[in-house]
Amino acid sequence: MTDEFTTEIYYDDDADVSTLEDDTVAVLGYGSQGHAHALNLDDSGVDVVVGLREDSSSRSAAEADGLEVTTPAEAVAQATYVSVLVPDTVQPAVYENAIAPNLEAGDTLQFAHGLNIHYNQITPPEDVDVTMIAPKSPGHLVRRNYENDEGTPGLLAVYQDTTGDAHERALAYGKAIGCTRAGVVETTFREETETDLFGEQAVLCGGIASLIKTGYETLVDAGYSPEMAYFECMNEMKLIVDLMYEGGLGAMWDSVSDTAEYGGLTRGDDVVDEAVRENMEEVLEEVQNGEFTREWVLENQAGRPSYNQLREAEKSHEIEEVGERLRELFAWEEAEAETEDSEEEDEDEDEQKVRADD
Ligand SMILES: NC(=O)C1=CN([C@@H]2O[C@H](COP(=O)(O)OP(=O)(O)OC[C@H]3O[C@@H](n4cnc5c(N)ncnc54)[C@H](OP(=O)(O)O)[C@@H]3O)[C@@H](O)[C@H]2O)C=CC1
Ligand SMILES: CC[C@](O)(C(C)=O)C(=O)O
Ligand SMILES: [Mg+2]
Ligand SMILES: [Mg+2]
Repeated sequence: MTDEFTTEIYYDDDADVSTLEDDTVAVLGYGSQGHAHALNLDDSGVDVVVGLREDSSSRSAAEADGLEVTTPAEAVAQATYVSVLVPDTVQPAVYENAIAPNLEAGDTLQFAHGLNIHYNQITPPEDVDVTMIAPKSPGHLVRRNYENDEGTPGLLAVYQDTTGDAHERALAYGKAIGCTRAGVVETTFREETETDLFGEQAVLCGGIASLIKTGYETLVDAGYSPEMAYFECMNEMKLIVDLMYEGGLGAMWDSVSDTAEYGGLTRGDDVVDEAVRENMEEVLEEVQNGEFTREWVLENQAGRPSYNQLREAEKSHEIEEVGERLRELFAWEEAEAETEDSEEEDEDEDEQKVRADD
């Protein structure tokens, strides 16, 4: 265990958004990350143009948000800084068709995840900077945090620095989207890509979803009601994870009962046992040796047959149907929304009153 962090962490004082004052940033894609980066950059005073295909379903949203929208090729041609925020699977084609023909020497190619660079799906020319600012969060929170004057932790990596300014420019980008408010950790494309893929597969998305479903199924198969199983294995998960997020595992253990703490400490490792560790090691190996990425590229080339089938199976799992019905009955969610509505109405009334008084 190290008692000192070996990585550099950068904050607002280490970055200067004005580094990008002569740049136009092309944000390609207006999905989860794209909308957040584009709006945060725009609010930070950076010149932004959004690149979307002609028939894009996101076009109206970006235009309604007051942003300039053009095609990806045109956006790259206008820009000096290109932020690639279309899905990983379409990035190689967008790169070939829209980015590469319009990149100029000295431009920056910016990613939020290193997959296509690390696994050689995109090979940029030597005369551009290639950097990464990867928020460690879903895009919608990157935007929400920014609007609430809060930050989103992020990672910074420089793959190629031809201008000599790649690092400084990436930091400026990180500041403009709100990441340096929380802290930006220095890493490499390899480390970001492999840890991100492992994390989402084994723990954050795949691992947790399987843990929840298996817990739910174990209770229901033993004759307990689906409602009880849902509350116990899915709903309360958020409340427990919130405690971990705020204060680590310690905050969670402190907050739960001694009975839960003893039961968890004695039984947790029986559930996630050495066999699970070995499975995790296998998942990591497939990430490291490129097997997962090869499989994912081929799956896309074949029109995503397994992906579509697995998605449907996940959607039709009983826990989803039970959860949907139960969430509709969550009286406190409605009550919260009603309180917010009535607060807004009160504010509107107060505002109108002030205007009338004027
Ligand atoms: N989702 C997340 O929170 C995170 C994502 N990342 C990374 O960020 C990057 C973007 O991911 P994410 O935000 O999830 O992406 P999304 O799936 O949300 O991107 C959708 C956007 O891309 C556009 N798009 C899709 N296909 C094309 C195409 N062929 N040509 C042009 N535009 C296209 C869509 O427009 P249209 O309406 O035309 O389909 C839409 O605007 C990835 O590298 C991902 O790994 C990193 C951290 C977290
Ligand atoms: C955890 C999933 C993620 O890596 C993310 C939101 O960080 C992603 O690829 O969406
Ligand atoms: Mg991630
Ligand atoms: Mg990811």
